[in-house]
Amino acid sequence: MAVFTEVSLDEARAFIAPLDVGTLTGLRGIGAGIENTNYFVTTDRGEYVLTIFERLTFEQLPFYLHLMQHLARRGIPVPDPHADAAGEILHTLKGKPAALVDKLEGGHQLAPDHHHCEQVGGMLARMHLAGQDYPRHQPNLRGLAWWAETVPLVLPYLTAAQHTLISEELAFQQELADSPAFQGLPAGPIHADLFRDNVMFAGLPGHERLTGFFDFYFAGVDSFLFDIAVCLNDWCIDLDTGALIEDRAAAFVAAYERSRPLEGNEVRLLPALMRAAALRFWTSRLWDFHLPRDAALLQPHDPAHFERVLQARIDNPWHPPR
Ligand SMILES: Nc1ncnc2c1ncn2[C@@H]1O[C@H](COP(=O)(O)OP(=O)(O)O)[C@@H](O)[C@H]1O
Ligand SMILES: N[C@@H](CCOP(=O)(O)O)C(=O)O
Repeated sequence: MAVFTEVSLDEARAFIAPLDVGTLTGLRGIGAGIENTNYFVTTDRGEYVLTIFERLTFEQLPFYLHLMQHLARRGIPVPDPHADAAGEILHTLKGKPAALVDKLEGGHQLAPDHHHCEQVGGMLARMHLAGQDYPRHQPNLRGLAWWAETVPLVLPYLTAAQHTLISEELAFQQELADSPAFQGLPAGPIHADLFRDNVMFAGLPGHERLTGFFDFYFAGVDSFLFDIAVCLNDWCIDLDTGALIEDRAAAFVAAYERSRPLEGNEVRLLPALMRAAALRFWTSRLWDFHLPRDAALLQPHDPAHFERVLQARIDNPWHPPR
């Protein structure tokens, strides 16, 4: 269970007191998640999620929390952060930054079909459009600069073949990033980590409806195409092999394009961005696996999965049907 910072009932009670969410009736540590400490908080008025940020700083967090507030106000289903009487949504608990957000209804859809992929694709486009007038700016902190810093740290743990694959891919992405086509990609605030476990669905089997996107703590300003690529690499693949399930990917992109049609360069660069997205998560998983931070009980994700995904994207580039 990834509870890095233990919170007592008394500490939770004192924390929620200024937030006007009622009286505490329950507190439960959340096992999933690898970045932050999360607790479900129950009061006589409802259910909330308390997050204590273990990595992000007081300077970085306003970008994420105000983005969630901005999107929620525009009708995108994301957890809305609770403010104190002064309107502040970033709080402090045990000396660390913390927030209280609404708990989304439902659960994860870990075995998605067309129906789920279409809903995620459609909502992703609506989220990109809704974020376009968000005034704050923060780059994607897990973007190219971070990959270039982190790949050398994990190289000592890799086989010769892995060393070659990751180094060549990093060089390919650095060259791509210098190209005018890449630099002209439409950009704005993106989620950047919209995996199956960061989306909720509710409803009867076969009729589930999307109830929200959450975990915006890797969000940043980057190309919309990178966000699409991250999703395709998770929602539309066979998890055993990393192979793309093309009809599911086509359904995802078609639903996205009903709200925001892709530009020519986006269609052309999608295969390269799907490689970039695989590289990003292979690198972070290697980093978490070989250079772990303290946690009460942390289970790092399997890095080999994204090595397979990267290899599959290189071997079989995919363009959405036109
Ligand atoms: N707003 C929310 N509504 C409902 N469940 C949530 C919410 N935020 C987090 N959770 C639950 O907590 C788990 C861990 O949260 P996550 O944000 O993925 O953690 P981490 O930031 O540590 O990776 C999620 O898988 C989900 O089950
Ligand atoms: N989605 C990433 C891990 C990020 O952790 P999260 O629990 O905050 O989504 C991966 O699968 O490597």
